[in-house]
Amino acid sequence: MIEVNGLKKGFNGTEVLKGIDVVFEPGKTNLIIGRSGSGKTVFLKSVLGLYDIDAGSIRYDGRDVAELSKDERKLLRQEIGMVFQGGALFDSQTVLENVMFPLNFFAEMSDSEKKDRADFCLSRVQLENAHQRFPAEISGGMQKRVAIARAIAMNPKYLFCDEPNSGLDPETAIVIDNLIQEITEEYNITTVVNTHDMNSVLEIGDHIILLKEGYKVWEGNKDEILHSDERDVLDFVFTSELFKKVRAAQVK
Ligand SMILES: Nc1ncnc2c1ncn2[C@@H]1O[C@H](COP(=O)(O)OP(=O)(O)OP(=O)(O)O)[C@@H](O)[C@H]1O
Repeated sequence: MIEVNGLKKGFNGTEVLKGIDVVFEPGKTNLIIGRSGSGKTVFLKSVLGLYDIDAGSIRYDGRDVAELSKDERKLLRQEIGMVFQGGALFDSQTVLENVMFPLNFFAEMSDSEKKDRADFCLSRVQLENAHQRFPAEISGGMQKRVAIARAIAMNPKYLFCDEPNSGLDPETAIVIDNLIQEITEEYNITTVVNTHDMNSVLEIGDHIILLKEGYKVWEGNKDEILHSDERDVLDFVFTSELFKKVRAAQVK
C-alpha cells in the first residue's frame, strides 16, 4: 500500500501539485489520468522519490520516504519495478540481458538462478522465443513486454508505469493493459499507471484518480467513471463522440 498525504510540489515558486491525498492498495491497478500539464508526471516522480517534495508525506507500507536513511531508500528502490515510456530498454543488450540487468545489479543469486528468474519473467509475458534478439529487432508491443518482464524480475511490491501504451496500436495496447492488471493481481503488487488512454481507463481502472491543475478532482473505479455526472469527469473523459456513446449505452 502507498499512502500519499497532502503532497505539494512546485518549481521556481510555481506550485504544480497543490495538496494531493490518495491511497493506492495492493492488487489494484491504480490509474492517474488528467490533461497534459495537469501534473501526472510530477506526481509519479514525486511518489517515486525522484523529486524532493515541498510538503506532505509518502508512505510505502508505513515507511515514510522522507524519514528513510540512504540504505533504507536503496532497499525500497529494490522493491519497486518501473516501466518507462518507450520501454527504455538497453539497445546494445539482448532481451535476456535486459531482463537480467536488475538481477545483476541487485540480486544475490548465482548466474544460473538469475537466468532461471529471467526465463520465468519472459515466459510470464509470453516471450519465450526472443531471448537472444535485440530491442531493435522486435516490435513495440514486444519491447513493452520485455520492459514488464524486467520490471517484475526483482519480484516488486510496487510497480510504476508511465504511459505504458504510448505508440502501440489499440489491440496491442489492450494486451499490455491486461498483462499489467493480471500481474498486479497475481503477485498482489501496488501498481500505479500514468495514462492518456481512455480504453485503459475503462478496461483496467480498478482505482482512478483524475488530476486537474495540480488537484485531485475525482477518484473512483471504471464503473463509477462511466456513471459520473461530475463536470470534471464529463469534460475530461467524455469529450469524444465515441466515449459519449459508450456512456449513453451504459447509463440507462
Ligand atoms: N522539472 C520541472 N521544472 C519546472 N517545471 C516543471 C518541471 N516538470 C514539470 N513542470 C511543470 O509542471 C506542470 C505539470 O507537468 P507534468 O509533466 O507533470 O504534466 P503531465 O500531466 O504529466 O503532462 P503530459 O500528459 O503532457 O505528460 C507543467 O506545467 C510543467 O511545465
